[in-house]
Amino acid sequence: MIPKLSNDEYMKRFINGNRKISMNTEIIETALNVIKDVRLNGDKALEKYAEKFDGFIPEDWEVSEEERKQAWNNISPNVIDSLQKAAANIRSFHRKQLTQSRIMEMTDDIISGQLFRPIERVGVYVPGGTASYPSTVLMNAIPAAIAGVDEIIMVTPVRSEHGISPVLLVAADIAGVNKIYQIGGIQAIAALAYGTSTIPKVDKIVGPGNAYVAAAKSIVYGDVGIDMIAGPSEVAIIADKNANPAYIAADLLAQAEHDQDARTFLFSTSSTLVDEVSIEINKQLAELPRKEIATPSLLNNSAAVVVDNLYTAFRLVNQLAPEHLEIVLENPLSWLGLVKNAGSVFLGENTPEAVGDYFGGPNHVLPTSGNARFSSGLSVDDFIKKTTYLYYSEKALGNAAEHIMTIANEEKLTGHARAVQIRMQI
Ligand SMILES: NC(=O)c1ccc[n+]([C@@H]2O[C@H](COP(=O)([O-])OP(=O)(O)OC[C@H]3O[C@@H](n4cnc5c(N)ncnc54)[C@H](O)[C@@H]3O)[C@@H](O)[C@H]2O)c1
Ligand SMILES: N[C@H](CO)Cc1c[nH]c[nH+]1
Ligand SMILES: [Zn+2]
Repeated sequence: MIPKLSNDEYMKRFINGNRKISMNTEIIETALNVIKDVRLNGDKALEKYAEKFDGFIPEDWEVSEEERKQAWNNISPNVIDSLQKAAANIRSFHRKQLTQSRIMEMTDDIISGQLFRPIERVGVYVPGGTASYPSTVLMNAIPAAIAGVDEIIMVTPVRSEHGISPVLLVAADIAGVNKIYQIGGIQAIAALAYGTSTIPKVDKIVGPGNAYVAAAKSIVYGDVGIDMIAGPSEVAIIADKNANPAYIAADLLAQAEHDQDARTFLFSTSSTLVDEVSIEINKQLAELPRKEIATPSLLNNSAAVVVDNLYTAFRLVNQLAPEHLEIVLENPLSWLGLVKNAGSVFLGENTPEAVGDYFGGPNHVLPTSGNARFSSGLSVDDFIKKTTYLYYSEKALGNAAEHIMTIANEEKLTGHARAVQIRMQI
């Protein structure tokens, strides 16, 4: 089931081709029009597009306190318990990312440093078109809360009077979300970026979404901050002949069920393992309720590559820069040093990616489409601004004046030179 490709075929299809996140011109045009309309017509436009794209206009955009409270009675205590345990792990992992403002230099004449301040208001997009993701609420809002963001605003689409699923509302409470609005897609991103009468404008928008959401985020970027442009999910697995084919098949299928464009890769030194994994995939696929999503994903966007040795496997993975990498080898930690480009790494046969998706602590909002070559997964840092500061005494300025004026004059910015000279009376 998983296409077995040669090294060259794999390179041609997945590395040398255009890997840019696919937002076709039609999607970008739709996004531009909707954003323009929301900027001009605010809530009226929100109604129009909620009706058009989701087939439902809620009575109130904001979820009431009462509804949020009631949600706790509408889900099972087991679910609450699991969410709280997951949240505790995510909190503990992210708390350790917090860093303090710092002083770089402190003498009688010069003081310099960096002031760390949380972003004041953040919008969290929680996807809701095809599935509901309480885990994504935790992954986005917990780091924001730890960073000290004053106000966390969550948006997610609704399609009926049943409103937002109670499990999302409870996850939002656990994670520290302040306000929740029942709106999704391009219109939600526009509302967060520019504000409407009911939805407050935020300073940064984070969270994954489909191609419409990704297009909208890329358009509003600059007027508002964004975390990243997320493409379809990906997993790459490096395994040798000792790996359990049933586990590998299950992990590939887990990622393939996300969406028809999800990409899954297996790199192995064992051709036998690759064949066994394919047999297992067919077996397990038959039992998978979401096979209509996983099948096209596996057929069109997956590859199994048999490599001569594990070093080649790591080289290919580093070129791919996958969102997730599973290292299913003995002593997996000893191979970690070979990883250059990957969003998040899962070590050993008992750490399927699902542990990280839900529970382990690291974030599951990660760079896709090769972006792990230059960017990282969501973290507390995404919610913190770092302002530099500098103090010079008269003596310090005197010592530096000549150099500053020399460079300013080289740039023909004589005003800059004068700003120093006037203080020196040179
Ligand atoms: N990277 C992660 O951490 C992560 C986590 C969860 C989900 N995901 C991914 O996020 C994506 C979620 O996508 P989704 O569709 O389920 O939810 P979504 O909320 O991103 O998108 C649904 C919205 O898209 C808009 N839309 C749909 N068709 C449209 C059209 N023709 N024109 C204009 N707007 C339209 C609608 O407003 C709808 O509410 C999936 O690809 C999933 O794999 C990623
Ligand atoms: N694997 C997804 C990120 O690519 C995150 C997720 C949410 N729920 C399950 N999985
Ligand atoms: Zn997942």
